[in-house]
Amino acid sequence: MADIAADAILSNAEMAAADRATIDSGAFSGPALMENAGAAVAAAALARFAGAARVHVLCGPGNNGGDGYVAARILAERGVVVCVYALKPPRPDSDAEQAARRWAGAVETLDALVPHAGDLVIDALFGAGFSGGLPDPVKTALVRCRDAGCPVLAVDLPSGVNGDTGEGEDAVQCAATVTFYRKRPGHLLFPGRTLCGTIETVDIDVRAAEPPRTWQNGPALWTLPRHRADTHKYARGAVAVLSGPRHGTGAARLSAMGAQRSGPGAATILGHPDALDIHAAHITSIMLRPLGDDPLAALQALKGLGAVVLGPGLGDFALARRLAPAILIETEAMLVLDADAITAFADDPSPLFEAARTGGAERLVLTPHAGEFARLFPDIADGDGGKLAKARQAADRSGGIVLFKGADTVVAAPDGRAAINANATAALATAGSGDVLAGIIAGLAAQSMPAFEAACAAAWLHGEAGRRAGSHAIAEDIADALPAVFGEIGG
Ligand SMILES: NC(=O)C1=CN([C@@H]2O[C@H](COP(=O)(O)OP(=O)(O)OC[C@H]3O[C@@H](n4cnc5c(N)ncnc54)[C@H](OP(=O)(O)O)[C@@H]3O)[C@@H](O)[C@H]2O)[C@@H](O)CC1
Ligand SMILES: [K+]
Repeated sequence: MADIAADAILSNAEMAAADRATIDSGAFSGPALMENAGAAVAAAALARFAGAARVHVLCGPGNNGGDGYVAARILAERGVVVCVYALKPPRPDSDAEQAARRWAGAVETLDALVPHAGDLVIDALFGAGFSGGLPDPVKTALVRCRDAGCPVLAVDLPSGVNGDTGEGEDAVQCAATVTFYRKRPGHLLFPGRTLCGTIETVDIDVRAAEPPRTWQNGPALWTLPRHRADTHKYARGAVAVLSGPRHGTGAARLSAMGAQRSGPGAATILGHPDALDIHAAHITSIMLRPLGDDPLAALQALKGLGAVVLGPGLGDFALARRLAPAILIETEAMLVLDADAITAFADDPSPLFEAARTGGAERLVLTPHAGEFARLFPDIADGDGGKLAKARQAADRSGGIVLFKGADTVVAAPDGRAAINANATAALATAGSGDVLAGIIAGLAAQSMPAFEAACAAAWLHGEAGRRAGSHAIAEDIADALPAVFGEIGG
């Protein structure tokens, strides 16, 4: 796992700790950091909204408001017409209070705000310290901004968006957001990601307090498998995919296609003979094997087996319940559990989770979408904390990697590492797309890529393949786009 600080994401609390560590180190004082932050906001306003007739700066009581007072002062010094409004005065003896004192102009209440279409609004009401719901005067002011149709530039986060979860039903759609040092999960999780508009992350000389444990997913986070020129197909690892019945074979084929295109030496579909007859009519380089009376023995007979996909189109819950723990305990293969094989454990997941712990670190990858997640982890799904926290809790409980699917897929490991994927397009929301993803994870894992990295890499490659395949792609197109994506990033 690469420790690439630039891709790190900090929670609100981690960001505050980094802020404190920077101040405690003596490198920068609180007011100096606030000056840097406010200057970055003023610079973004000048660069992106140079033609604004007036700039309305809305300031909250905390340090987010402090950044607003600094930006207001700097913009006014540059000759911009600036009006400042406050929800409440800044907290006494705070850095924000100092910043407010240096603003020489008037400060009006929020109800005096009357923005026009050619104006710019700088939203410095709440940032990393926000939780709960917006006060009514703020909601009214934000509705006025929306109705005026003028662009809004958010300081750190659109006010109302929770930096840890991305939740924020009353926030206004911003044209751009200037954040400092590192993104927060709320910049990448929906609806926060959309509400932010364009995100600019500015280095304001904050220093990391602790090593990161959350990242924005991307190639800097993992290393794709490479093979020596003199390798052979079994040394490149083999993937097995369990097939569904005769009238449900497509999902397994899509998984096998995704797996094959991710670089292992071989992919085999195992199933009942009548299902294999259907597969035989569709495929060429994927191998077919009957499952027989002893499915575990059939898997163990495969040379170089590195990963198994169990679940897409499977239809047989009893088989999933029997086979998944056995794969974890009695083979060394990685198990990618998707779709029906997740649902199969809804009533009693403990045999699966116990087997994941017995079978050794990170041998299980679970790939639930929201519905499957709620079946396997109902109490976590109903709890608070947002998608990132929920994926982490599920990984901790299951002993496996949890890839919580969606437009903002989160990958979490039992040791607390997590990545948020941000390159998915609507093209991925198509039948069979998840089957391809399960196959890519298995394809990478079969080549000895550790499970967390394999899941992260697969989510990102899948997103890129969807982008490349275009807005009207079907799942086969996503699989077909993979070799070009690998080619582009040198895999
Ligand atoms: N970290 C860094 O490196 C740097 C951070 N910087 C900046 O600091 C910002 C974080 O500042 P912050 O911690 O003061 O929090 P902020 O967002 O201003 O809000 C706190 C205030 O809001 C209030 N409040 C909260 N929820 C509420 C609700 N629902 N309804 C009503 N009120 C509510 C809360 O009230 P309380 O809970 O205390 O009663 C408190 O008064 C950060 O976003 C960035 O812009 C930069 O200056 C420099 C470097
Ligand atoms: K804000």
